[in-house]
Amino acid sequence: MPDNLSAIFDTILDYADEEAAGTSNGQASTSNNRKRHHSKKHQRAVTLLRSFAQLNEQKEEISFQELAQSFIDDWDVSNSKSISIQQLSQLLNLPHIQGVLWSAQEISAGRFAPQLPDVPFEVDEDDGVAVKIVRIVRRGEPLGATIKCERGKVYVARIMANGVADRSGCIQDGDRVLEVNGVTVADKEPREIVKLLDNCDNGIITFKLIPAEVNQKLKQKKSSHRYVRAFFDYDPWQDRRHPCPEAAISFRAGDILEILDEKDQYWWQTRKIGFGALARRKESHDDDRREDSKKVGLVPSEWLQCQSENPDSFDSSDDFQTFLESHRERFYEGVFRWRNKKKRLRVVVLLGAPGVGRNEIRRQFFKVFADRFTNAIPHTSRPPRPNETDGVNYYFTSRAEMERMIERKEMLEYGEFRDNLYGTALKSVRRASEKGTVLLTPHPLAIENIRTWEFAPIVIFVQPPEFGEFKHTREVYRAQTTRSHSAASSSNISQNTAATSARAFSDTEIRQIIENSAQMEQKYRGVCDAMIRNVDLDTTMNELTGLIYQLESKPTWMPTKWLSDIGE
Ligand SMILES: Nc1ncnc2c1ncn2[C@@H]1O[C@H](COP(=O)(O)OP(=O)(O)OP(=O)(O)O)[C@@H](O)[C@H]1O
Repeated sequence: MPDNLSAIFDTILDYADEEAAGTSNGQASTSNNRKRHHSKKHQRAVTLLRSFAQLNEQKEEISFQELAQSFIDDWDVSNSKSISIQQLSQLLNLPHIQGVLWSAQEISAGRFAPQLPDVPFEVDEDDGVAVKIVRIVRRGEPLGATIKCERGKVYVARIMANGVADRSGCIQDGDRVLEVNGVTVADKEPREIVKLLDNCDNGIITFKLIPAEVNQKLKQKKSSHRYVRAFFDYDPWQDRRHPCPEAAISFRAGDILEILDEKDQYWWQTRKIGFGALARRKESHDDDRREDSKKVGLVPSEWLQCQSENPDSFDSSDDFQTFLESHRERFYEGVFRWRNKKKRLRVVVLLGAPGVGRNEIRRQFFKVFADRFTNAIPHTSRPPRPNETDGVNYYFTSRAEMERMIERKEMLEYGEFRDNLYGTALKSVRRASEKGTVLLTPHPLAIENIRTWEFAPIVIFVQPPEFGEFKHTREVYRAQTTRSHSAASSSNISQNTAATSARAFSDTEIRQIIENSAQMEQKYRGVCDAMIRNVDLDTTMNELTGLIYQLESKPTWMPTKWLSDIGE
């Protein structure tokens, strides 16, 4: 890193130090009050950034871009008031600074491009045809381009965003390939050409190309950059429409995808960020997963998905456009990263197959964190029992009134049991939200009623453990609760206050729960923000508490359609 750049960082950080110590208005600071004012997170960021600024002292390889992203996230979460930190955050986000960070990382890792031999001076035999000779060095990375063969001629079909070919800036869609490493490609099969590309010496590929005529309109059309959440699973090897599965990526419902290029109506160039609301770019330090998160691949566009589902049912393209509008966000949902700066409470929703333990978890939360988590009191049309109080056990309401509420879509969910209506009203969720974090375990079909900015729900899918663990943990818990239940009974504690024994499960029931859970996960994974496996209750409680904390405080992916309501 050039000395003057590290000096700039150093100066900014010194200002940030002073601001953190409350001396930005020019007062002198003492080292003691500096220390006092420093948050741990801030100190860590400063230390790491200083180590970045002194690049020449680095022994091990560091991804500076990841580091910079983690500072930005940390500062966002801590909502730093420091102007220097805010400026630094903006600075680190600039594309050219990101470029410098990337280069610094490559250079510090000693990844220099090898010396390229001189480009040979050639005159093409085909008189009057302009050719270009392009040399590309790819170090273990795929070329990032696909080819197509048309009537014996070979063309560059697509350049993948951020791939080696794209970064070279020398090859473009539509270029006609004449030679690869001195071998003529005309009349060759695509797999023979792929072989030629693989057999390059020292990662250097030389192309002889006839440049495509540049379509100015296309060139001007900017590549998009946006994020979506997928609502379906995708395996390119099972997709017969895919022109080149090798140049694709697979994903599952609930994965966040970064769309880098959607100029092609059928295939989007996409990178996978990860699953759920907390998915983060290049988060992993595991090499394989890092590679995976870097790979750009072609996935079907929303248009292609819609068209494939209804291939013949449209007479005109206008009809199809109308259909497309009505199916918008059916396959992909636009998302953005939202920072909960105002620390607003979000409704927590536990989804899961019956028997997996959602209600037990909810009971435990109300018991252990009684001052934080609240329940939305349900409505019923049945008359109160002697020990029941209106507004405590239920809101006792007439059947006619409940029917009106259903009709006016004021219910989150409802059902009928022994000729009486039961259900949870949206206004009860609103009322409960004033007291704390509402924890709900609704039927999955009710999710769409609550998936709005007003409730900004955190949806967590509760998975069962595998068969053996399910059986063991449930038996242990049942034995425990049975013991405390009989102890309470024999010491004359009323049956109402005594713990009730947990239920027993047969092997068939356990298998059924595991199977139902897999089916339900498949169907609703797309709307889930996170997953948790309910093995033993203590671990589940600990993990879930941590997960909810993260989902409330860290930046999370939210539907862009909520943006208009946010107004923050
Ligand atoms: N982690 C766990 N370890 C041991 N037992 C558990 C655990 N989670 C739940 N249980 C027990 O499993 C049984 C079923 O749990 P629970 O009633 O909460 O399931 P549910 O998912 O709410 O299903 P349903 O909708 O059928 O009530 C209960 O007896 C509960 O005590």
